[in-house]
Amino acid sequence: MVSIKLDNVSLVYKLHEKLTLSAPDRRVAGPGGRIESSGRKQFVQALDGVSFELKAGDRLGLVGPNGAGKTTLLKVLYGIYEPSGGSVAIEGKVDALFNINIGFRREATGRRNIMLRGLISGWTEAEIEEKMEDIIAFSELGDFIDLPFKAYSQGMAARLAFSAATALDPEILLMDEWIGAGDASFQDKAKRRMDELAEKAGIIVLASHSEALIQSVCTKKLTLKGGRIESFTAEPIKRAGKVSKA
Ligand SMILES: Nc1ncnc2c1ncn2[C@@H]1O[C@H](COP(=O)(O)OP(=O)(O)OP(=O)(O)O)[C@@H](O)[C@H]1O
Repeated sequence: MVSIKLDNVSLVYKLHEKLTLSAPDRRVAGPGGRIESSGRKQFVQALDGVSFELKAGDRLGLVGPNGAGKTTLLKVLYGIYEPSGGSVAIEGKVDALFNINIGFRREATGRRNIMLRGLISGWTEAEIEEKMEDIIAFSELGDFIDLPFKAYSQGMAARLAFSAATALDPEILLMDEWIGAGDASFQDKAKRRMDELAEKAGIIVLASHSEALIQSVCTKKLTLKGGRIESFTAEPIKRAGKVSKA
């Protein structure tokens, strides 16, 4: 059964050189986590006491101001960072679309990049080959699929990344603000696919500054501020542009 459970998770970034922008006593509160120091080292407390649970079919919108900890939380869920404290328990195969350019080789064609990405996500060559034509068709990249990735626009890169990541049936899909790069027709298509994915009892976590996007894609909302949970709407939020049952 697909699930995510975080219990009192904290994440501290360690910086080895002291920041020189301002002396600690003159530092003013701004966006982001807490800056702390010890000797020559400085730390940013990016997540602090974060606990929540998600189950199959949940679509969580992750919101909060710049530096609130949204991307850090996605990276903890993806396993890029070990939490500094607390525990993370995840059941299910996770795929992520944070920065659409990450994980793509600039010199390789779109087709080759689909293969490489699939292999990194743990799929076999045969499994990827089987899905290849569907992925290409969904992306609508046409002949561009055989051109190097560096020749793609941002929106084309988003199409490739989204098509590849979702065609391989991830059970848990983590996403950042990538969707804005796709044009309106692709965004509609992408939303429909996310609905299908959630209906297959997957989990989606989408970090965004767009309230409209969160409203149309998500069923729950977690608001972070300074690395802490400000609110967690555990009851389904009202979805605008509803495509299917939550
Ligand atoms: N590699 C890093 N090293 C040190 N501090 C970092 C690093 N990455 C992020 N931070 C700090 O962690 C805090 C949370 O950053 P994060 O990128 O998770 O925020 P966010 O909510 O995604 O912000 P935004 O909306 O601006 O993308 C911020 O205070 C940021 O300065």
